[in-house]
Amino acid sequence: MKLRKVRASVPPGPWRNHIPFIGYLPFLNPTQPHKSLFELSKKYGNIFSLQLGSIFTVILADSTLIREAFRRDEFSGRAPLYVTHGIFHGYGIICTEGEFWKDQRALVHKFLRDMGMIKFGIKREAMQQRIMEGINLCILEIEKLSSQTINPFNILINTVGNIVNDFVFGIKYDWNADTWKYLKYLQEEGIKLVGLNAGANFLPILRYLPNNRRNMNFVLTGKEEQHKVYDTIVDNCMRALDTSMEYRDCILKRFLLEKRDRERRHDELAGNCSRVQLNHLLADIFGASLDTTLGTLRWYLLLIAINNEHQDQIYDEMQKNGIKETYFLDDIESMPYLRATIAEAMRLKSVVPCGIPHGNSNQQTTLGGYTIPKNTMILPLQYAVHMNENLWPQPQIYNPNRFIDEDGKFFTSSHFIPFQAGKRMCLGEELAKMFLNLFAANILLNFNIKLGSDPDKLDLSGICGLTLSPPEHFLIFEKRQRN
Ligand code: HEM
Repeated sequence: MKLRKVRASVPPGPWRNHIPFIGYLPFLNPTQPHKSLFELSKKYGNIFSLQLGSIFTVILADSTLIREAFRRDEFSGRAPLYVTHGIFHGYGIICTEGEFWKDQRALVHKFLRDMGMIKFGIKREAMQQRIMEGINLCILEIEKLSSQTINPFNILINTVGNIVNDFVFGIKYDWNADTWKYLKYLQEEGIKLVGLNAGANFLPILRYLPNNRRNMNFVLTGKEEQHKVYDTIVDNCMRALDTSMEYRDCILKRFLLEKRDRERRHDELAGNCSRVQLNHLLADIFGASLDTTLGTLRWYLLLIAINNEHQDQIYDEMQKNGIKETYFLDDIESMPYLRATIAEAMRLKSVVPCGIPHGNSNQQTTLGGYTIPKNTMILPLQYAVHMNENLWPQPQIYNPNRFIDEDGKFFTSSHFIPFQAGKRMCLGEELAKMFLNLFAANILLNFNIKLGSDPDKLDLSGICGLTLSPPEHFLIFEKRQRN
């Protein structure tokens, strides 16, 4: 009786199709769940609910609702997922909650801003320079293979990875270094296995199946191994600080200085800067930066190669502004078409099509006129927002002009939410934009990119793991003859 009463006030959904204990899980497309959820939103509206195994889930398919929810404190928690909670135990940043999360988020945000993650101003030059070091190397490596059909994955993961290594740990690896190869392997396998074990989040019984236990053990051992590598990096940085040796500005160094400062001041928050927290935080920032930025960049280069005609328009824009050796962020401000091609790639291929879920662990509340019970998982379905044909006519078509206003200026609408919105929105949004703008401008300044794969054999639905990545593909980078 009580359940029926609650059910009447929660958002509508396909409740008749639910199967006891497993709920709606078997009806979701396992390789493209965002598409199944999008279809449901057409029937049940912009806010609907499902039971996914043991987790009551509310799906938001509208940007206004997503913004409204995520602006509120009670929705700033994370979803009650076993796999992530079982791996991170409340440390790091992505899965933390409450006052601890607020403190760590504010710290990392300050570190990144002080290191140059800002929209305008002289301070951003330091960060820009670090990103450009990576891009210049990337261009040199591509140049060696220009006019050949190549899979650019290795060049991109190594360059993006090393820019991230630089601002997170203050180090860069030789591309063939064993430690770097091992860290990449742990990251890729970890992401794959967490994806494969996703079912265990919803169905407790799956946690006891031998395969899932093995995967989970691998992930946990992988985390320990990763932290061992980090221990050495952290020790080196501490030694440099103790002996006043030079150490590159990075999150790690700033965190250690903050920890010392809090301890010296007997600050009651000093305990938040523990060694175990530091390892988790470094892993979170590394993971959150690399996977999303690399995925977006790979989608961008693939889409711009398929829709090759837009490259001429970008190059015309560059010529109008004056061709330079290198384009910096100030130059890119006056390249609306280039920026529009990046935004359109992010709209068409959201790297997190289901969004990163939130949760309301503290209290029952209401949203959109419905009851949201305590411990609900809230999914901000980016795919539905970015594919809504009322907002984006012919949404499957790659059309950068959606992001150009009547005066020819670049603009984004409130329905464009690749970084989500509200209190918990992507902490590295500005940094990601710096990465993408600088990479795109300087690669397209140097090369005309063509598709090297057979377009009929490319499945552009993408591969859905923790993020949506493009299928394996090949590109041809033809060196531009400057005139
Ligand atoms: C194109 C690249 C990127 C995309 C599309 C992206 C997208 C997202 C999204 C959708 C979220 C979830 C926000 C929420 O829970 O409401 C998120 C969280 C986060 N992102 Fe990004 N991100 C990108 C790059 C970066 C970079 C470069 C950093 C580096 C600092 C970063 C750091 C984070 C962190 C730390 C969080 C967790 C925030 C929290 O839980 O408070 N991201 N990102």
